[in-house]
Amino acid sequence: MMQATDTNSATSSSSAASNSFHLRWSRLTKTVQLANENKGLMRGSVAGGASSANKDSLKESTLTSSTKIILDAVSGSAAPGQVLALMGPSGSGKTSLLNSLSGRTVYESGDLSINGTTLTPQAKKRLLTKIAYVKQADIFFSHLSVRDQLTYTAMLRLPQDLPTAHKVEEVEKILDMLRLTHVAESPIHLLSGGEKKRTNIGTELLTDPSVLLLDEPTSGLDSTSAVSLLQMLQHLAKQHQKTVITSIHQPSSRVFFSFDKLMLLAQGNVVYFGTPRHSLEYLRNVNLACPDGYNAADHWMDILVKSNSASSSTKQDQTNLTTLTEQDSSDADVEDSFKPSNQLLIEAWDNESIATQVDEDAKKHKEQQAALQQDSSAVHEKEKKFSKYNTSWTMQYRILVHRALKNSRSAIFTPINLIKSAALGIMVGCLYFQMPYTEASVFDRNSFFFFAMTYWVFDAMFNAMMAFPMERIVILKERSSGAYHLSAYFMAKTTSEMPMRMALPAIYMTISYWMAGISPRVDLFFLTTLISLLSVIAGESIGLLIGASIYDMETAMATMTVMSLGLMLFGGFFIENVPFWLTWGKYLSPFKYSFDASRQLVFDRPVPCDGSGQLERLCGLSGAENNEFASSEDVIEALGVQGSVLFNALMLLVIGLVPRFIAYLALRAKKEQDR
Ligand SMILES: Nc1ncnc2c1ncn2[C@@H]1O[C@H](COP(=O)(O)OP(=O)(O)OP(=O)(O)O)[C@@H](O)[C@H]1O
Repeated sequence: MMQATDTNSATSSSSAASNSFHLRWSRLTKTVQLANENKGLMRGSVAGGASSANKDSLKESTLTSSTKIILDAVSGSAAPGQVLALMGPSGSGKTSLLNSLSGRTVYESGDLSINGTTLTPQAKKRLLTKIAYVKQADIFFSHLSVRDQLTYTAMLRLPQDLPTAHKVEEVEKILDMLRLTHVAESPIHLLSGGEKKRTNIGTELLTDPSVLLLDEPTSGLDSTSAVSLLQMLQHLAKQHQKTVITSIHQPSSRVFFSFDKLMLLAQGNVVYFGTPRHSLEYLRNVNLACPDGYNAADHWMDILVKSNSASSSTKQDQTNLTTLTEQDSSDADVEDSFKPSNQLLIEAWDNESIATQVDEDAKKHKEQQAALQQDSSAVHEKEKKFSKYNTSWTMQYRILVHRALKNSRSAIFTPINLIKSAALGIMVGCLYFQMPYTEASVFDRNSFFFFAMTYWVFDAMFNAMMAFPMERIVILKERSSGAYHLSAYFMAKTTSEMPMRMALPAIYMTISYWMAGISPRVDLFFLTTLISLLSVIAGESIGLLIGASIYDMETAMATMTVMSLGLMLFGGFFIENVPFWLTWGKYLSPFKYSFDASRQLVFDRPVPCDGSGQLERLCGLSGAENNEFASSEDVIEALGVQGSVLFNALMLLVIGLVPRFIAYLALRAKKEQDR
């Protein structure tokens, strides 16, 4: 009755030597825990008028979570040189199956093997670079051009000893093959949906994967583009012996029959696995024949999405199916006749015999592989020398610095950021315009730096926290395919963005410092600007930590607000009498260090008393008959400044590094998310 999985022994035996991967999976099962829906408002409003029995059941339902099976013992295989299409209604488990096959997500039970060898976590790590996965969402640094995106990928993921000219040639080939040459210089965010999708596919193809998994690559494409994309995939499979698995929604009849294999899913279960042509025979066997002239794919979808509620129009189908599946059971299962057609198709499919066959094929394949490998000590040597990465740490660092420079130039050095810095500088410059260096303006000078330093810490904190989640997604995706070391990325990000990040406070300080007449000393200008840069690095580091460890934007935002305001209050701003058991808090505050460092710098000489009474304790009441000057040490002490410039600058550096390192650890611990 069913189409058997075939072990193409010719392909199999050559696959050890070549890079062909025969993927097999048997009884793959994946479940998710769903939080109970009856929460919050519903619980309160219903419980108010409920009977005690109802209350009990309600209590039970609110306290338990349910388990949903999203893949139910799914078995099948995909051979090199073939395109396997996954079809099924929305929510049937196509993406979940692709996620599991990609090795990037866990499943509870079942076996996944490549060329007969079951994938252990160790082997998975090793083979991930050979399994490319094009997800539904396009994940890029969208400010980069298509050519940049492909070139950086080629540089990072093609073997380091390949000449650069060869890598560039590969990029050109991909651009040409995917018809992207005319948009090669366009930033990705300006591309059409189809062009983005092709860029995504190109990025994966560049690494010459053995298995290419694609999640609905044709969604959002017009039918001509969809057909040409699928033809390209078929060409890839046939000409380069790639194993291609793609999910697809509703292909045209021509496309449907062009697939080598078809796997149909319904509610996480397989309902058919075999050739498209044989699927029609199968449907005829179960009395659900596709009407003449009707698109077979549409027909399959029609019967798979049918549910009880829609069953009135499908009575005939159900009766037919019931006749087939329950032929001998007479009237024992009357209720089956009310089952939806997809349920009956699930039951009609002999899942276990496919699973057994897949296991047997895998075993045979493994034996063949073992025989081949016995003769080939070179293979073992190659295995031993295997590294997950194709490039060295330093090479990755250099390429990532280059990419981050290009990306941050467009992301940080935007006209709006430049205008914002200049406008703030002018505004502050006007307000504090040409302050005299006397007793009267000591507190204004103090507040000038309070504003400057707190602003740059806040700005960096929130900018990093908001911008990083997008970057985090790209990094996790690239890392999941073994593109680079996380440490290389972090070092590259920190060093490359520094000049860009420095430029903005430098613009602000240049304008406001000279307009406000802070000091005629140029070295002081550079030193205070340097402190503002260190503040930016410290703030960015805290923002990165929140962005890397909290995935939910709302929670991240709330945490950041509490944290930033807390650090500010702990820093001793606005409150003089901090309880003794909370005084340690000030040592965590980047606000305090940047403010203290800049005030140490700026009150560099005695402050002339002018009778204004601002420094009453140091100058005397009227000033005239008292001191002429207040020494800079006294002023600094009166303002409550603590620590030397060097100490405060070093502490800013520590805050710039420690949370960044924790963010690195947090990111290391995270895996690319399913959804
Ligand atoms: N992490 C998860 N938590 C809760 N439910 C999940 C999770 N992952 C998948 N599901 C559920 O599992 C089912 C299968 O989802 P999946 O994305 O695999 O379907 P699909 O066939 O790819 O759908 P579509 O064609 O709409 O993309 C859906 O009902 C989905 O809501």
